[in-house]
Amino acid sequence: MRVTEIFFSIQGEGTRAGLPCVFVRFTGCDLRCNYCDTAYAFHGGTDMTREEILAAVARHPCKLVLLTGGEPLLQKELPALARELLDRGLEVTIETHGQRPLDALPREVVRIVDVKTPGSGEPTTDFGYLDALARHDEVKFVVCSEDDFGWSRDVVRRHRLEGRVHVLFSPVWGRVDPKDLARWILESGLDARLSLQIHKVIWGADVHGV
Ligand SMILES: C[S@@+](CC[C@H](N)C(=O)[O-])C[C@H]1O[C@@H](n2cnc3c(N)ncnc32)[C@H](O)[C@@H]1O
Ligand SMILES: Nc1nc2[nH]cc(C(=O)O)c2c(=O)[nH]1
Ligand code: SF4
Ligand SMILES: [Mg+2]
Repeated sequence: MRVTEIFFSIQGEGTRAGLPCVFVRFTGCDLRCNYCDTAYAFHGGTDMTREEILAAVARHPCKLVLLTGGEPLLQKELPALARELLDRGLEVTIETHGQRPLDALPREVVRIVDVKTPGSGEPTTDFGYLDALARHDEVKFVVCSEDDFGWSRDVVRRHRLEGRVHVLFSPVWGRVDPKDLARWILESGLDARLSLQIHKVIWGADVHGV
């Protein structure tokens, strides 16, 4: 498997924000979202076996793991690695753009799926996977503008996501003011969570490995 970095930090996003977490960041992505803060993971990386990844994760005193990237579902062995992490009693979460099949993942894996908005430049067009998500899964919209928020709000309603999965909105860092996103969420009346990248609040926006 091609790995950019494995690090121990505070989960900065989603319903587990604030919790200690081991991050495994895989290399390579088939999208190029115009806001991506992880372009350094598009290329390079190191080949690691699943055993080497399991050992690196085990070095940290933590039961929560996030598989991310780049796009982790480009890694053929991802489902097998997820199974082995689960079998070791770990809580396994994955951050994915949702534009690759999710069904090979073990059911216990918590899917944190980014629906890509028009503002990203790589908009999601196939929403079929949303119906297969479970209550513990998360659907996140990274919002580039008020128009993007309106588009996302309509996706939430059209697919009846409220109460079925965790719905999260996150501002593109430095492009959308969290105060505006807060207002849009409140005005919409949606049962949704404002998600900020708190790791950037703690360590700054351009630090890798946190
Ligand atoms: C780098 S991506 C890797 C996982 C997967 N490719 C995806 O897009 O979900 C991880 C997460 O970083 C967040 N992200 C990336 N760039 C961002 C930015 N400039 N502002 C806010 N969130 C950003 C998105 O929420 C994305 O889900
Ligand atoms: N601290 C921290 N939390 C995160 N949550 C999701 C991340 C990601 O890049 O997938 C991320 C990240 O890069 N750092
Ligand atoms: S899908 Fe994720 S890793 Fe790929 S460009 Fe978009 S935000 Fe970056
Ligand atoms: Mg990140």
